[in-house]
Amino acid sequence: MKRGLLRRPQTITGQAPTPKSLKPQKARQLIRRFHVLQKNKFSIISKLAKLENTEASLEDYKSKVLNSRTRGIYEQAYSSFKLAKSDKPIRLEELTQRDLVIELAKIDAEIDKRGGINAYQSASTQGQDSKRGGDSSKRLIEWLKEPAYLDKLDGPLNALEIGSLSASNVISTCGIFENVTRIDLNSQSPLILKQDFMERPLPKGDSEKFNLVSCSLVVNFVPSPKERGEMLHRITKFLKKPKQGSISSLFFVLPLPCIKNSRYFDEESLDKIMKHLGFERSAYYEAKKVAYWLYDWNGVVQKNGKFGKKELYPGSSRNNFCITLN
Ligand SMILES: C[S@@+](CC[C@H](N)C(=O)[O-])C[C@H]1O[C@@H](n2cnc3c(N)ncnc32)[C@H](O)[C@@H]1O
Repeated sequence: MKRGLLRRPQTITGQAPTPKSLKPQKARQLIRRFHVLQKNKFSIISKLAKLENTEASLEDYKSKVLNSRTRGIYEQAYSSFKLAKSDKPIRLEELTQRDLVIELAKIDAEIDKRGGINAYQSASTQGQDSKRGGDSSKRLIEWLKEPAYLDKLDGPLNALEIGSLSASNVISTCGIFENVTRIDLNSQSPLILKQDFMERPLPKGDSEKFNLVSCSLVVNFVPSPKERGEMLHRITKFLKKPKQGSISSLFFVLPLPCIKNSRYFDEESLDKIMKHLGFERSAYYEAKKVAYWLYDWNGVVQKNGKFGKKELYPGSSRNNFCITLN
């Protein structure tokens, strides 16, 4: 392999082949870079959509934000993009429409050259490898086996795993859940449904809802604070009404810097949002890089709450992670 992150020969599609194995540090670097690219891509699409007086999503942006004049500029910048040896910072301020289109094309080209979402998922799966202490659902099952939960696990229970990378994670193999529905934006197995959770049809009744929703390292992948809040709110619509002797819970995981090193967000901000949505924290664990929560849902989503983006901790070394809710 050439030097630099995933600098591999290209395939006929122009995408780098998915790496089979990455050193842990390379995998983490790749995951981080994907998050940066994804976040900036979303900001640029929003800016371009405003300029074009339209709305656009990650699915339809090319037909919405590119016009007959800028499409050629996009294609030219896309095809001439070359992966640099070190990651280039992405600048978004004071860019003209033309510059924004060029930045968007460069981001799209970089994502493709690095192997697209397959490479991102492959790096995340390797992060899950048990030899590296991965599979966050192990923590969930440890909690569910504690006395407080044990007598609530009778009866057929089902679970929804949002952002599923493997059908053989402990959540699927522990035997607690008779049925596990696994979904992902980009399914890597016939046992995982390719589906955007935000587009998943709402349950028609309790029988289409779940005793447990697992949302591990997914919300940080969602590009904007508003959509992250919407995802958390939407999860409540998929949980069974809580009743005695059974569970209605959310297993939630975020990278630790989201609550420990953000300018706009911390553990308390998350607690406030979760309480508003009816989630009561029943377990919490902080590992070196990741934070895990188990929430029980009380079935009541409060009305009229507003949780915006406010600077809590100034400082240039902090990240911009935030979740908002209206
Ligand atoms: C970092 S991986 C985490 C995977 C795994 N849950 C874990 O804990 O290691 C994030 C996954 O979430 C998926 N994802 C992000 N947004 C999603 C959405 N709206 N609907 C379904 N899957 C989503 C991505 O495709 C990606 O595979």
